[in-house]
Amino acid sequence: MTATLPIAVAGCTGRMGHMLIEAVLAADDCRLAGALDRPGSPAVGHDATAFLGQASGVLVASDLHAGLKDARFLIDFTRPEGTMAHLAVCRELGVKMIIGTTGFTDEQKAQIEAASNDIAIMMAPNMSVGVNVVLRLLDMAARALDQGYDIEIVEAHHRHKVDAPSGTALKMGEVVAAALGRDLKDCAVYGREGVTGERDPSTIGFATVRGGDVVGDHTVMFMGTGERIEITHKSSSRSTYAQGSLRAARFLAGRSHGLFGMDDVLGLA
Ligand SMILES: NC(=O)C1=CN([C@@H]2O[C@H](COP(=O)(O)OP(=O)(O)OC[C@H]3O[C@@H](n4cnc5c(N)ncnc54)[C@H](OP(=O)(O)O)[C@@H]3O)[C@@H](O)[C@H]2O)C=CC1
Ligand SMILES: O=C(O)C1=N[C@H](C(=O)O)C[C@H](O)C1
Repeated sequence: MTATLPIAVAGCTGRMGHMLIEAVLAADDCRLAGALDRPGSPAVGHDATAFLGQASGVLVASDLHAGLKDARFLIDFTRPEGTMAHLAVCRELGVKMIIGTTGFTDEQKAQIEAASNDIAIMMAPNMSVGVNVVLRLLDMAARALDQGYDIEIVEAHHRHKVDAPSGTALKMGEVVAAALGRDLKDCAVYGREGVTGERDPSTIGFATVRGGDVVGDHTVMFMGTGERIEITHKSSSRSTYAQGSLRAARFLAGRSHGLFGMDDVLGLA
């Protein structure tokens, strides 16, 4: 029989935090073992499942050591500064991390990689199966369409999203750039305005749309002469991210350290 996974959820009052708590409660092989929120949050000290009208006995904590004492996994969908604070304590306590937060600097990513020498970490800007399959399709498409096609990435998200372009759009850009032997840092164009001049064919353009309750739409366009290929993924529920996070926890259960991606979890690597 498989052991039950004791999972803590960071950002437990957020959009993903609520979705993750529901997913953990519904999974036979998982147990809610902690819930973290920021100091000063009105939720601190209250039952983490009060928003569902039920009691779990797990109280929302802002003290990271207290909130993680019963956990072996932390699922973190917060903000980069929150994730970095959680990372330090998880490393100290030997708690494995599933990181869904987006918007990290290169320096923060390097710190996460360094911590993975001591603890197992899965980090991905998108935990959905569909997006990770799309990343493979993009690699294939970019290699086949390496001459004569202009590449643009368009993403749309809800009005509350704070980072742009989305982590997923950036990952798509990285995959396409790598397939073409380019470095995204050298060829990305983030928005255009005024007299821009003609398009440089070596660039990969990004466009960001924000509004309403869009869960997450991403389209990569390969625009040639006489034809256009568009590869699109649309999320209609955050549950796909939560389920991907639980798959990642199961994957990390047997690993003591190392930095993994969703392609490792899904066997696509
Ligand atoms: N990898 C993936 O599959 C996905 C990634 N995401 C990413 O997850 C992150 C969260 O998204 P979402 O749930 O929509 O955001 P929300 O704003 O709804 O939730 C964020 C949560 O984190 C808390 N938080 C904010 N700052 C800190 C901090 N410094 N320390 C600790 N906790 C903090 C918030 O608390 P408070 O409300 O008090 O500010 C809130 O509980 C984003 O980066 C988003 O891009 C989202 C969906 C899928
Ligand atoms: O903030 C969101 O909502 C999402 N963020 C992730 C990203 O930045 O790519 C994943 C998903 O698109 C939803």
